Amino acid sequence: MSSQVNGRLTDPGGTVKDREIATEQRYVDLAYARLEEMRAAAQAMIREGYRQSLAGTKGSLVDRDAMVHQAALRAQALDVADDGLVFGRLDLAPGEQETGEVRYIGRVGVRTSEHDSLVIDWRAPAAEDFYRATPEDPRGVVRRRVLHSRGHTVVDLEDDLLDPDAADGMTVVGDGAFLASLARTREGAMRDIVATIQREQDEVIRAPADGTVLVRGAPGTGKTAVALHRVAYLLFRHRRRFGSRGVLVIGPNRRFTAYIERVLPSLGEGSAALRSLGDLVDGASATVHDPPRLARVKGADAMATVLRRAVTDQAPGAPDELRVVFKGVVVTLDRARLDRIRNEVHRRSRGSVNAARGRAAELLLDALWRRFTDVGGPAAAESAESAETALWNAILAEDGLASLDDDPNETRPSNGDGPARGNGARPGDSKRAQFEARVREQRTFTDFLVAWWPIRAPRDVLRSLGDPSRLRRAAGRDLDRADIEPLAASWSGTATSYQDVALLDELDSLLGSPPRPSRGRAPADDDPFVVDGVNILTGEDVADDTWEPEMRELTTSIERLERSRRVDDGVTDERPEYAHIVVDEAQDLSPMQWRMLGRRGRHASWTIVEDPAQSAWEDLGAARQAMDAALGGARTTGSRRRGRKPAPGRSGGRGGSSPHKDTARPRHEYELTTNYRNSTEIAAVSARVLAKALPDARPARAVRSSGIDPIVRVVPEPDLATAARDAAEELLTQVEGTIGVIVPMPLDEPNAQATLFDEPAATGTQFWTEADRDRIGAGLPDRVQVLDVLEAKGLEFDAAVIVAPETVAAQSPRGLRVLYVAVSRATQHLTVLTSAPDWRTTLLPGSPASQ
Ligand SMILES: Nc1ncnc2c1ncn2[C@@H]1O[C@H](COP(=O)(O)OP(=O)(O)OP(=O)(O)O)[C@@H](O)[C@H]1O
Repeated sequence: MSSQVNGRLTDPGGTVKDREIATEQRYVDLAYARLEEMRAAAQAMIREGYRQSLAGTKGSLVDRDAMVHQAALRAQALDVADDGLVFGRLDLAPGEQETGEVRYIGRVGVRTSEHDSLVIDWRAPAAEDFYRATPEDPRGVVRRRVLHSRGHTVVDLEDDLLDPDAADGMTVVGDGAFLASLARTREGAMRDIVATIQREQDEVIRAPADGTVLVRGAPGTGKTAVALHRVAYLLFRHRRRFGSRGVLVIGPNRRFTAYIERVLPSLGEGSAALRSLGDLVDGASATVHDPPRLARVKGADAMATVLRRAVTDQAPGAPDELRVVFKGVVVTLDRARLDRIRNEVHRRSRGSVNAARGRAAELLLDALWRRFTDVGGPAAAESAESAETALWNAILAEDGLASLDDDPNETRPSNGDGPARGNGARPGDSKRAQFEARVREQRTFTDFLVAWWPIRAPRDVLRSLGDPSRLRRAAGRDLDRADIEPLAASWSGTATSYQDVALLDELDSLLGSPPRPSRGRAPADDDPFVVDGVNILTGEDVADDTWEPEMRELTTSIERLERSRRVDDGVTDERPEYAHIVVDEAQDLSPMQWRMLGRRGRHASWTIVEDPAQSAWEDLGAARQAMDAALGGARTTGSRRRGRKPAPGRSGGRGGSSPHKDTARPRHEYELTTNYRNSTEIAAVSARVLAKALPDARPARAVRSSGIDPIVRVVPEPDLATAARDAAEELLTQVEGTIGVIVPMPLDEPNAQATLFDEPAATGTQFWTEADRDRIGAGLPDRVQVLDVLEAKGLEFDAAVIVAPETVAAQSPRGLRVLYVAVSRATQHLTVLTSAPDWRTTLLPGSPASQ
């Protein structure tokens, strides 16, 4: 092991802090040297794995794969730890021992070659005290030290003296580096907070792995950061369980997932799936947000009933009549009969609609046979047959040949009850079996079946609801008549909204996969449902070896279309299920979105992160019920009150929660109370918006003053976009990091007002279009982002410009809460541009209404 010291030299005359930094640097160098050896060992193990594969036996290949996989994971984790490997030190009280233990905490665990601990992984139990110890409850810790590093170099230190009585000559240094770090420049991507996780946050991160952890907190309290660190913790402590079955992290939109995507890799965890609500369903990608009213209608759970009706309605383009000919007798099923059969198929097959095509074929054959017997078909067929036989016998007799034999199996038809299944004729129903066998073979029948009971893709069904009359049928009494036209219009276009994605998933679960071929199915030659090498019940290619490729061209075009559509639509037969699901910004999920998530976590444990005060969703009660259903009926089992003391009679102890004994799936609730994002000056403005939106809600406590006062400018309405651009340009000279210009939701349609507002808005009726947005941002550097209020969820910027708060507030019944989200995005500078002078006094009381 190398013991070379690379750190900065200590000036004997330097400050106490310099000397302390130099001491820590020596230790950090030691840890890096050992890390280097561990990385070399991991690389050697990867090479060894490949070497073993040369042995070539099956067993060795399996061993190699396992070895290479493990070694690669290890190497990856060690690589990630290279930046800021050691960030903490704990000095424990001496206790029984003569000298107190010293523990170093870091991104990964590092041991000497003799297995002595050099650095403890931050997720290990021995690191818990680093985050939990406080002066009131020091947990044996005398001094906690945070090391701030740049690369391998320690640049600063900060100490907390937790137990002064035990300090006994210990040096304590620090000048608020933690608070200073909160004011750091934001570069557009969230960073990990592993060195500065606070106690209340740590309790969430290390909360029990089972059931549900529900985290609430105001903007900037670290909910997202905490949820992501919890994923890293769960994967570290329960690797087998969560690593193999997977962890899903869900964010509100694509901008947000891009913003947080670096946090887990920086913690050495690249295995969690990170998706936005618009990208969760394979093959369906959201491009737009619905206006609030449409979003509310699409997201309500009544939509599940509407979609169920939609998939049981006749498919678009389905034929209205089935005609087959058997022994000269024409048998017809008209629209009314076909409708009854369709309803009966849906009634009997409670599972997937696509898989019911086989049953549809059975019931059609059954109905045809009944029609055949009703119209005297058997007798007519018999006489047609005997006339034909007589004709042939006459011809044969003329040639001196023997007459045709009667079919020895043929008997008179049974009473015709019950459908005949399969081709095997039983005595007593051979007439019927013969009828069915012949009809099945007819192209008119199979083509009808394919068109009448098509294998449908979710997107086709949704698009079909772009027809208002079809939507009206599906709606029954579950939709307001006034919503039919706007809904149909939204589905007749090509855009997919965030709410539509959940509807596509719902449809996918209703439609399901086509029927699967049975293992013992008849060879393709004998199967009447194999048409041109394709099983029309399954869509499966069942050509045998003798099948010539060019013969595929004979497959009906409908079949080819159906099969290709299923692939193009990209909806996979297998919906992935996860062992743990993290839902961020959960307050905005609609019931339909909860149903979509529930299907992916039927056996999962959950971390739910939310702030009801930021909710744009109106019917939180319905969303709660849908959430409970998705979580598998878990009920609240523990609770954490604001502040430090647990409520009397509640379990949970100090700052924590514990599961209720009665329920199978416990829920642990936590509340985060400190705002790490906003300066106190900005937090005061957001608190005023919160008071307007929810008079009873309490804002989080901001801890850092910037000395920079927020600005509210009153601007004539037509000049708002220009003023926004001017403000952004001004801020470019004041901050080094990101600037967010947050505008109202765009409305491109001239009549969008009608779909947007439940009631005429009192103020702020300005339309914001994509063109306005483009105008503000044109030519500005990338660190300026122009985005609408919904896109801004979860993000943060060094400076934010809020445009037209009056319009944001009026755009939906939850507009004030949406505005609350917008004004709590900035860390340093906040500029608000309004054309309504009273908003100036609302946001900055004491200031004149206009300037
Ligand atoms: N313990 C901490 N140490 C340093 N920074 C922290 C800490 N906790 C949170 N932060 C920082 O505070 C900011 C806000 O965190 P985060 O986005 O997780 O808050 P949030 O509660 O999810 O906010 P919102 O509700 O607005 O989405 C982030 O920059 C995060 O890195």
